[in-house]
Amino acid sequence: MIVAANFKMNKTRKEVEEYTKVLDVVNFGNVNVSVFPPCSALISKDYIGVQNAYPAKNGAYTGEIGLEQIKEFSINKILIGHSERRHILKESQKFIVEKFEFYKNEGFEIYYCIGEPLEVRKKGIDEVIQYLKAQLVGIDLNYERLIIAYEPVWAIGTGVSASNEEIKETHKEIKKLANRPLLYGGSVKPENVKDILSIENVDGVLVGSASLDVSNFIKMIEIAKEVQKEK
Ligand SMILES: O=C[C@H](O)COP(=O)(O)O
Repeated sequence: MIVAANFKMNKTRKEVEEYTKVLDVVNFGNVNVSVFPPCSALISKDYIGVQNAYPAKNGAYTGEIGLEQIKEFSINKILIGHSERRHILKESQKFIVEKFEFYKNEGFEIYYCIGEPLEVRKKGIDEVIQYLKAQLVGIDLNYERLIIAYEPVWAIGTGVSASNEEIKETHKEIKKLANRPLLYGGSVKPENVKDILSIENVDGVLVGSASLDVSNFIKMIEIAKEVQKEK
């Protein structure tokens, strides 16, 4: 079971340090925990990853960080393909694949995000799967350190997660495309995490807003520990 926190563009270095101080005394048990702070607040810890990075060791890429900056913190996990980078920052599938290949070749654990917008969801599951398939083009689905996160765009940050039925049906189809650990993301919170984690083919959650409060995040880890025992 995986429980991951994506802070997005939230928290200062001081706040991340305070957060991890609290998190460090928690027994994660059999839960695999990851935390993705902004790049200005990276720290050297096993569970810390980067939200984004340029596919190069270093170079003339203004505003970016690359392998050299990440390695300074001994970090070896990365989020790639998040919908906010696809839609707001206009990252193409081609560029996403470049990042994937580069960090795969460096042996990183890759949290690879896919998810459809509302207009696609409204057309039904077949359209959703076609859309998600296109987001997997060029990705080595046999990479052993690949974790996929299904995050419907319309459920991200809205407070309304996909229904349990929608998650169940979509995860079943994604698993047919890629037999990798599969997380759900989109308005996950302590109140709904037990139900979501209990769904077949859900191997964990990627949490945004509700992870910003460390006590909420710890609650979700504790719930995941319980669900893991029952599953
Ligand atoms: O990476 C996390 C997702 O975008 C989910 O964000 P959210 O939990 O705020 O909906």
